[in-house]
Amino acid sequence: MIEISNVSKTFGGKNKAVDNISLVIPDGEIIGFLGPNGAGKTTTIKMITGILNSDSGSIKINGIDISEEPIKAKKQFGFVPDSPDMFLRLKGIEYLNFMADVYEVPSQDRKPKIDNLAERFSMAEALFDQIQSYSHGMRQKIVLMGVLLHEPSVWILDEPMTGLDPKSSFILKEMMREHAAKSKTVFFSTHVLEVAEKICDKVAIINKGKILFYGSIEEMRQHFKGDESLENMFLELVENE
Ligand SMILES: Nc1ncnc2c1ncn2[C@@H]1O[C@H](COP(=O)(O)OP(=O)(O)OP(=O)(O)O)[C@@H](O)[C@H]1O
Repeated sequence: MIEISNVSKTFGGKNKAVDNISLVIPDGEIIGFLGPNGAGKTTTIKMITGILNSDSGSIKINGIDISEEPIKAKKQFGFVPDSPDMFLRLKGIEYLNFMADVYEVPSQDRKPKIDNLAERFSMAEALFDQIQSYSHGMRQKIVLMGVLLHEPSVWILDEPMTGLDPKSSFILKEMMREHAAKSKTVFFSTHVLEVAEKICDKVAIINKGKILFYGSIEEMRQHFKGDESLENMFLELVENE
């Protein structure tokens, strides 16, 4: 579970990127985080993951405050950032072993876990090449695999489908469903409303740093009193701001 309470972040003294938001991301559901460019999604995710400090408010992951106990809080989640361009000189397998070391995955568990993930994401052959030779989608997949290796209970994914081919995207969505079904937490940002509409139990819509809506798509339809697509409702919400 992620609990965000009255969190704000201002850049450069005047640009209020996140404006007093509160959200509870429960276990057992897939929650999508939607909003136009510059709405505050990545800033919020960076504060949840402890990359940025919030100016005010508090963020707890499985009850642990990210600013009070950062190491303990960071052990609760796996984070896939929006840019997967990291550790480019390492081979895929070296990166996975590095992640397994950092998160103390027992050595006897590593090979079966890596084999299973490599098979699911069609990455078995690429593991022995340097990450810098990978396509964007392959980089995205190796970062995802590194995160999933230690089986974090909370998944935080910033635009995870970007660059993934249809099969990998399908598998990731399937894994997100499996994870939520085990009463774990899945929170991801996306611009792809069809994906959100299909797999999210609830969506949070942010614009200009403020949460405009948080609930199920069904609740959003009741709010709009119609049978509109998520795209239409999203545009209406954001444009009427
Ligand atoms: N390091 C920074 N310094 C100054 N301003 C920033 C910084 N990071 C983000 N911002 C500003 O904060 C606001 C929110 O940006 P953020 O990256 O959180 O949006 P986003 O919803 O993730 O957008 P996108 O969908 O385009 O990725 C924007 O106005 C952005 O210019």
